Formats: sequence, C-alpha cells, structure tokens
Amino acid sequence: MSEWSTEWDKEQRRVDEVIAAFKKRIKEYEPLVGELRSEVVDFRTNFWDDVTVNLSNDDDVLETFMSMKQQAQILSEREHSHRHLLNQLKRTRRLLPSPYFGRIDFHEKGTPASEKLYIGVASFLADDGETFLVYDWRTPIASLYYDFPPGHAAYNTPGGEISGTIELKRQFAIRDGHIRTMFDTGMTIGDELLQNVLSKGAGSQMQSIVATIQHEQNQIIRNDSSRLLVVQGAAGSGKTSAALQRAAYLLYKHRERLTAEQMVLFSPNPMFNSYVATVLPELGEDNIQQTTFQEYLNRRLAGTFDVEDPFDQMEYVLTKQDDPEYDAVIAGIAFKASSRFLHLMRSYRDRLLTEGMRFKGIRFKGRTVLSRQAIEAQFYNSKSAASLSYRVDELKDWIMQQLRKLERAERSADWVKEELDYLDQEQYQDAFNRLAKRQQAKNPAFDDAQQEEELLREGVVRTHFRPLYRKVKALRFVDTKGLYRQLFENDSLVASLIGDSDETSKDRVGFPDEQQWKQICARTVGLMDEGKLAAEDATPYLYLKELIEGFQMNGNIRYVLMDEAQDYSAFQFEFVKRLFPRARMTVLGDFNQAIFAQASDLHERSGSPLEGLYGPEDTAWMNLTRSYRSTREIVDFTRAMLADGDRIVPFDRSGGKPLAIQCTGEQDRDRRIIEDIAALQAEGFGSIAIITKSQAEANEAFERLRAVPALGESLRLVNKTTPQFEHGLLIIPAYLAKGVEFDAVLIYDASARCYGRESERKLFYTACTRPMHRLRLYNPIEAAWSPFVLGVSEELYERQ
Ligand SMILES: Nc1ncnc2c1ncn2[C@@H]1O[C@H](COP(=O)(O)OP(=O)(O)OP(=O)(O)O)[C@@H](O)[C@H]1O
Repeated sequence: MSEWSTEWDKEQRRVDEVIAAFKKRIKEYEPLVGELRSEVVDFRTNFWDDVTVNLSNDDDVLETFMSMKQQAQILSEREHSHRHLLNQLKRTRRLLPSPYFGRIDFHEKGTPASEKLYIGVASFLADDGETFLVYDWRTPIASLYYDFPPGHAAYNTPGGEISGTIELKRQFAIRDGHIRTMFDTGMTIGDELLQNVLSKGAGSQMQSIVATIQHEQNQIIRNDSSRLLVVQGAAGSGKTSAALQRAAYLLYKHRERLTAEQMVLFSPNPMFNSYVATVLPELGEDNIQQTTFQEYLNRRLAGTFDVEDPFDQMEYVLTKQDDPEYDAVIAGIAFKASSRFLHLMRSYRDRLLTEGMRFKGIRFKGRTVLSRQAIEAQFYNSKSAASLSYRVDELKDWIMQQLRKLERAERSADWVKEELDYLDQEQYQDAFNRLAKRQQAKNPAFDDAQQEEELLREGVVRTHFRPLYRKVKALRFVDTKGLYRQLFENDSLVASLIGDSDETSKDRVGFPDEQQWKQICARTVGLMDEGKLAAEDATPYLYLKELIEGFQMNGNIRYVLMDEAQDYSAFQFEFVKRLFPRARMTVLGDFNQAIFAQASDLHERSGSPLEGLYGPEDTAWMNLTRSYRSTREIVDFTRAMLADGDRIVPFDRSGGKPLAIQCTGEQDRDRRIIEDIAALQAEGFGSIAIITKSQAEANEAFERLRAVPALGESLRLVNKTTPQFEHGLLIIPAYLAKGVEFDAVLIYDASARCYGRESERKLFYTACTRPMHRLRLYNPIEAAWSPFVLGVSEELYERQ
C-alpha cells in the first residue's frame, strides 16, 4: 500500500469517527429538543396557573406584575434553550454528509507541537467540550486556510496577532461520508478542487463557495473595518458569491447582536433574488432581506405617479434609436442620474429657503380657507435659520393652528345645523353618547340638556376637519410636484442654479446642450402633466421630496449589500445612505457591465460619487481580477472586447473556443441554433440560454423557435416579471441575464445591426460573459459582424 493510500485510509477513518460523534450527539439531542419543546408548549398553555392575579391595592398590583414578569422570564429562558439546542441539532445534521473540506496543521509559535485543524461549514466540539473536531470556516483561525500557503502564517484574534507555521494543507471533497477527492496543496487554495467545482454544470440556484474561497475574496468577506467597502470585480470574479459569504461571515462574527433581518441585499431584479436565495440557508444562516431599488421606489411613489419601469426604459433605449427625440432622452437619463444634478438639487433646496417654494392652498367645503399666498407669506416671513425641512415642519404647525381656529369658528355655520337635522336617531344617539362620555370624564358635573347641541356641532365639524388635519400632517400642502416641475418649466431657473454652490461649477460642462435641454424639459413636464414620471426622474423626485420633508429612515438595518452596483446612479447611492443611517455598506460591481443609461462612473476611484459618500478615510476599495465562471477561452475572447481587458486573469479551465457562426439568413440561423442546442444537450449541458439584446427581440425569437417541435415545451421565455430563475432552455434579454450564469450561451444576433453602437459594447460584453462552458454567436446577416466581434483577434475564436 502506498504512503498516500495509507494516508487516505487514515483520513477516511477520521471522517468515520467524526460522523459517529455527530450521530451520537444527534441521538442525545433529539429527545432533549423534544422535551424542551413540550415544556415550552406546556408552559405557554399553563402560563397563568402560576401567576397570582390580585389587583386590590397598589402592593398587590406590584406583586402581580412581578409574578407575571418572573413567569415570562422563565418562558423566555426555556424558549431560548430550545432554540439553541434545535440550532445545534440542525447544524450537526447538516454536517453529516460532508463534515469538512479542509485541514491545516498549524504550529503556533512558542508552542511545543502543531495542531491539526479541520475546517467545515460549522464548528463541532468533542464531548470534552474543548477539542474542536471541526472548526467553522468563519472562526479567526480558519482564515489561515484561505490566506496562506504552507509556510509562515498569521491570523488576527481579538487578543492580537498569532503567528506560526502551516506544516500541511489538505483539501477534501467528502460526499455522503466518503472522501471522493483529497490532495495536499502548496498553494493558498489548490486549483484542483476549484477545477472540480467549476467544471460542473450551472444550476438554477447559486452555490456556496466556502470550500474554495480565494485569498482576495477572503479579504472582502472578512473586511469589517470601513463604513463603505467598494468592490470592483471582473465578470465572474465572485462578487455575488463574496457578498453572500460575507453576509454569513458577519452574521457569525456579530452573532450576539446582529440578526439576518438587520441586513439587506439590493439586487437587480426579483429573478436574481430567487437565484441567490439558497446560499445562506445552505450555510446554516437565515436569509437576509432582499429587495430591488425599484420595489422601494414603487412603494414610496405609489398613488403619486404612474412611474415608468426601468426595464421599459431599457427597452426604449435599446429599440427606439429612430425616435427623433432619442438623443435628448439619453442625454436626459444620464444627466438626471449624475452627481451634477444631485448637487444642483441641493442648490435648489438652498435657494428655496429664500424664494421659489410652492404651496397648495387649503380648501374646505369648496372654499379656500388658507390661500397659497398666505401660506407662502408665512413661510417667508419666518426669520428662522433652520433647514428647509425644519421650516416646513414649523409651517405645518402654524397651518394646524389656523385650522383649529377655523374649526372653532365653523361650529356656528349653517351647514352644521343642516347636517345635525339630517342625523338619524341612531347616529344621533351614538354621537351623543360618545361625546357625553368624553365630556363627563373631563367634567363630572356635565349637564346634558344644556350643552347637547354645542357638543354635537363640535363633533360634526371635527369629523369634517379630520381628513384635512391628516393631509396637513402628511405635508400635502407642499406642492412637491410643482417644485420638481418648476425645474423644467423654463431654462432660467436651472441656469441660475448652476454655479450656486462650490459643488456645481459655473459652466455647463456635463450639461445637455441647449436644444436637448429644451426637449428634456418638454418631455418631463409633458409626462408629469399626464400623471406619469419617467424612470430617470423617480429618484431625483423622491430626493427633492425628502430634502423638503425630511428623510425617511430605517435605523434597524446595520449592513447593506448592493450587488450589480454599476447600474445605480449617484442619486441612488445617496438615497440608500440616507435611508439606512446606521448601516455599513458593501457595494459590488463591474464598470464594464454598466448597461443602464443612468449608470455613473462609480468605480473610477477619483471623482467617484462613492468616495464622497462617507469620505475617503471611511471607504475601502478592493479589486477582483480573476474570473472563475467561464473557461479560459471564453474569458480570453470577452476580455479582448475591453480597453483594460488584460487586467482580467482567466482561471485556467479549458473548453472549446467561442464559435462565431455565419448564417445565410434568419431561417438558417434558427436551423443552426436548433442543431446546436441538440448537440450541447447531448454533451450534457442542461442549462442553455439564448440571449437577445432586448425583450422585443426575445419575444420574436420565442415565437420563431417555439414552433419547432424539437424544442417544443422545453423552451421558456424570460421577462421582467419572471419570478424564478429556472434551469433548462431559456430565451432571455441580456439585461435580465446580468448576474446569472448558464452552461452554454447562444447570442441570437451578433450582427452589427444588433450590436453596432459603441454604447452597446457593455451589454454585448455582459451577454458574452454569462456562460460557464460554451459560447456561440450567430450572425443572420451576411458579412456584417458586430464590431465588438471583429475587434477580437481571430485566434481567440473559431468561425463557421
Ligand atoms: N472561490 C470560488 N470557488 C468556487 N467557485 C467560485 C469561486 N468564486 C467564484 N466562483 C464561481 O464563479 C461563478 C461566478 O461567480 P459570481 O456570480 O459570484 O461572480 P460575479 O463577479 O458576481 O459575476 P458577474 O459580475 O459576471 O455577475 C459562480 O459560479 C461562482 O460559484
């Protein structure tokens, strides 16, 4: 028997022993958990039996209160013990099939011998309560495994740095209790295991990567020192993976005070949410909150406007190049997302302190009781130096005062008497009883007959004023729509705001040209008058509203993770910061995949709006340059489309070169696609996506291809409302495929007609970076390949 197979046997014996220890523990825990559960249920059912309720005098009340409190405390302790033990049981069960994935032999400086450490998804202590049979991958000592090859190594603990030597580093793939692969590595994480993992098929759900986290990814996962962490990473470099393992890491590190509900992940669309939803549960953690920015906007603006969906905006951008207004629309989208516009909006707020506020008069029963002018005069009469939102709040109090006076005066109005006469007996009695009760509580000598009418008048008037008070409290007297519209009503306001502050320079650099600005203004005002708001206006509008009314905040959230961050505007980052004032933020993106027209240059560090968000000293920047998703051939091809592509390093996994297929027309293209799908499926690729540029093109492709019996039912069309990411054969527009991956990708139309403009380069790049194993591009138009394909050296792909 070779030395290696003896070693293998030894390791397998250890696996068996550890699994036996798990099973023993599970056997011990199961009845205990059951007992604790029944105790908790019993305790809840009989809660009151042991509480002496006596409310006769103050002492008895106090005693009753104390006895209830004690009882509640006992219940809470039992519940806690039950939860704790149940979690341990679940964790142990989860470890059973694959107890660990790594081993290091670490010789700590100053100690006599080295220790063998086995790393898995959760810690497990032997019966002695001291010996770790498995270390959780998130423990400080486990970082050795990810950060160092054999040799000198160190890790940080709350008590300081501990250094020593890694004498051995071993990786395992254990399935169902059997070691399937095992090897020693001289690297940080051996590529062999990574090869194994990456050569598998793409699933409909993302997998955790804890067994093969790379050193740079580990830095991102464990960074907990800066308020804002910005990660720029190449396509497929593991940004989403790092974000999710980071969430798991933080939940572990701060387990005494952080819960999953205090973390939120912003993702690009609901389908992406479903794609990543299993990673945290797989790691034994509850899922953190997941949302999209659009969901938030829709919630906030519901009932105010019909807000354009950003995916509809995207369709316009991709398909309506012939529209005469197209260039102006694009310029408007970019400008309204820019830091320039953000600063201009702040200048606008400052200007409003002295002029320009717009209010709505307050009307009651068809007449104006407080005119727009009166409200405005009161606002500008104030000499307060407070902020705009504070002054609006003061104004609200003043309006409430005026309305209360008015309410009192209104009691003697004729309409009140009329209304009283129409009260039926039941309503009358009811109103009277309620009022009398209230009055008697205030004045026990209340004499009904005498004040009856007065009281009823008061009640009737109050009923009519109540909705008015509600509106005033909700600041509906501020004409926010008018204030936003005002910015686009004539050129002079914006022109005069340029240069109002240091932040907005005095020239019009970065500003749409005059003709375009006129078109932007006309479009914005036109839509608003129809009760609509373009997607690009939604965040600036809400931002202005909050500048005026004060920001709504969620102080409960402690960590915000924003994935695919390249497509957020300066406004949106600012917004998220304001919305979660107590949170730390992790922003992950790839500027080469910035596909929405609103995207700003966020990852160029100098001048990036991100740098200003919390200040440079509270912002850490990290880069991920190694790309894991796709084969070397695909990465070589896709990175050649980028100016800085040579910074991207492919992981060395081989597959076929991308294939560019020249077809004689659309029918020929469809025929080739059908043949290729069959061949790819025969090769064992289960997840295949036909990626189109737009939804319109996806719909068209679906109509053409579903008629083919060979594809039949298996072909599915994805659109913005598709809730779940499913495994199989899909047709999907490129912008919905961002963030997800497939075994094979077929680019439905890679002609210059489809991807001809420079502005479409990033979308094309995003589409071509989705496959793990195979990339095929089809050109249905003779000799008119997209310039992005033609720009790639011919050795990097094959032509047919
Ligand atoms: N350390 C790793 N070990 C194993 N697999 C990894 C590792 N890092 C990344 N991967 C795999 O690479 C693929 C891409 O990862 P991920 O989606 O997180 O990248 P991304 O940077 O968010 O990509 P993109 O920006 O293109 O959407 C996934 O299949 C992921 O599981």
